[in-house]
Amino acid sequence: MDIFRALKSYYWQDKGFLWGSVVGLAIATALGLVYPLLLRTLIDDMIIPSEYSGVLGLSLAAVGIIFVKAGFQYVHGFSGGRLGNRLAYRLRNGCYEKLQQLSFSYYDTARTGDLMSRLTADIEGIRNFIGFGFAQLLNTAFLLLFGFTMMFFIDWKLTLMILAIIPVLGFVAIRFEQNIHPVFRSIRSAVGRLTVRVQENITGVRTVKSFAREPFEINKFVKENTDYRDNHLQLAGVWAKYFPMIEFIANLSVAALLLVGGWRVIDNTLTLGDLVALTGMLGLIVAPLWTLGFQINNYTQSKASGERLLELLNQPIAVKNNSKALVLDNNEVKGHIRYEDVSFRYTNRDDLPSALLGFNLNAPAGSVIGFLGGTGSGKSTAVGLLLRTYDVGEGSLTLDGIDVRHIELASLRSQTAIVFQESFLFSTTIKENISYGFPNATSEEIEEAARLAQAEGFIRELPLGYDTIVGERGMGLSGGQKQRIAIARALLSKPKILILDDATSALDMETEHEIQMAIRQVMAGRTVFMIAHRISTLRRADEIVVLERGHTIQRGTHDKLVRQPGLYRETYRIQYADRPEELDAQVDASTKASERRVTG
Ligand SMILES: Nc1ncnc2c1ncn2[C@@H]1O[C@H](COP(=O)(O)OP(=O)(O)OP(=O)(O)O)[C@@H](O)[C@H]1O
Repeated sequence: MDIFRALKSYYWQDKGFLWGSVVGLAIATALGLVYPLLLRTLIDDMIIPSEYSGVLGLSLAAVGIIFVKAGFQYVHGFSGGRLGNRLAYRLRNGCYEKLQQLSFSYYDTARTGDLMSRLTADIEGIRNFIGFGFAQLLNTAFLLLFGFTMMFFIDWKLTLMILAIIPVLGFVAIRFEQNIHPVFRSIRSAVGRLTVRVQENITGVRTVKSFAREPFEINKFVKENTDYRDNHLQLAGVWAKYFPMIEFIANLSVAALLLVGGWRVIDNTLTLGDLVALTGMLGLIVAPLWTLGFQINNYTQSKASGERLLELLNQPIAVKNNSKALVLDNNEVKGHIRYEDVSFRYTNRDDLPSALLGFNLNAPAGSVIGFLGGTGSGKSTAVGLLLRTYDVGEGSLTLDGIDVRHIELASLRSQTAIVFQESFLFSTTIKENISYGFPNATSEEIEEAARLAQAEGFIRELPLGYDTIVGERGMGLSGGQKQRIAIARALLSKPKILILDDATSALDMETEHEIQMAIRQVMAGRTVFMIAHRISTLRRADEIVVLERGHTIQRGTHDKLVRQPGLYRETYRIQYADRPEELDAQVDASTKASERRVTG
């Protein structure tokens, strides 16, 4: 019940419906128990003494009870439906909001399929239980309470005899619950894994097909599917054991009542009407006991679902606003960025050394900073810290002298725009994709951004132009076209700080050059961080930082770095090997002379 207490904030505001559902069902149940009493009156007071004058009144009373009972059943159904659906609605919103708040670090290990199944199947489990299952469990409890009380007043000795069986039933039910709960938990996570398989396979279908790994993928799926099937077989095994047991015990009580009760009727210590009423009531009580298994099943299933939802809802948020977070004034932000002795290690990768070590950088407002380095050298980590994708471990990182950890997240991120190497497009129009970060942009502004990102030409050629739907359910675009839309998206908001994380890698040199020119124009006086593997992308930067395994190994302008032996010049030589005249013009003669002295 702790799980449902923890979820109280999602349904307690509808406690009126909760009570409506519970009270409606309690009254309908109690009214149902009146039938055997009417039958007793019919037999003992009318049929046996042949007094038929009251039969009409009795029949009318029975019809009246049917109507009232139906009314209360309606109240139960209506309230339960409202309660369950409102709860599911709030839970879905709550989980989705939580997913928006969770930091980048959560998504490093989260699996899409698993999250999807939490937001669908698990919420459905909770909706069923809180809306109906809970009231049905209570119904069983009411039936036991009201039924045995009435039976007690008819004949307490027979009632006590039957009551002795109830603890046995209770014991079996509790054992069942204990056995079935872990099975349900593994079924839930097996569903999650199965969904992950399907989702990953569909997302990565191109890779799967191009490597002809379909059989491997099928094997992986079959393994998960087998696991899922085995879990269900285990479930069926528990059911198969439990059902006959509970039915046997329940029928035993009816048989005992008929045997001892029948004996007493023959003995004249019990009226026939009493025996019929007792049997009728016991039948009413035993019927839901047979479904107690289903009800407990429903309860455990929703408990397992509740656990998974609470795990998501209670997930700590790694990067969040502190209590005195500063909201930046748009007009005041200059874009001066300073890293001082910044070190950072990914907490989920303790096996790796720090991704960034003692990193220093002073980027005055309006400067263009380039980053070069091998894969995994820490470039993305360095720029990501600025957006607070993660918070810096040691050292400080400031924007206009303010530690970024003290700046409100949304306010900080609204000053920056980032273009990743992998551009993500939403399943909507090109227009909406470009204006994603700036929804109020006019068509002219959107088109201007597209022009600057060199995207205008190919967009115009599409059948519906800016209204063409792209993304998962839309037109396929090339990698370079997607990158240009992502660049347009970033340029549209005219951010104070622009981060290009290998954002032009899919473009040809000429297009890249034109985009660079446009960026210079839009970003004049604004700060630009540019990660690239091409020297041509970086050469005009005010400062270029060369990273290796998290360490800064070189820094300076292009002109300075091509004169120094090191990774930058090596990269330059490799990339310009087919244009030696350019290489020679760049590399200072004196450096060459000194090198000759050293080597020669
Ligand atoms: N989200 C993450 N969780 C754990 N480790 C990470 C994560 N992102 C990066 N790393 C690790 O941190 C180190 C630096 O990675 P980073 O992405 O900053 O390198 P990079 O220079 O940008 O590489 P690339 O040029 O390939 O994009 C690498 O060892 C990488 O494996």
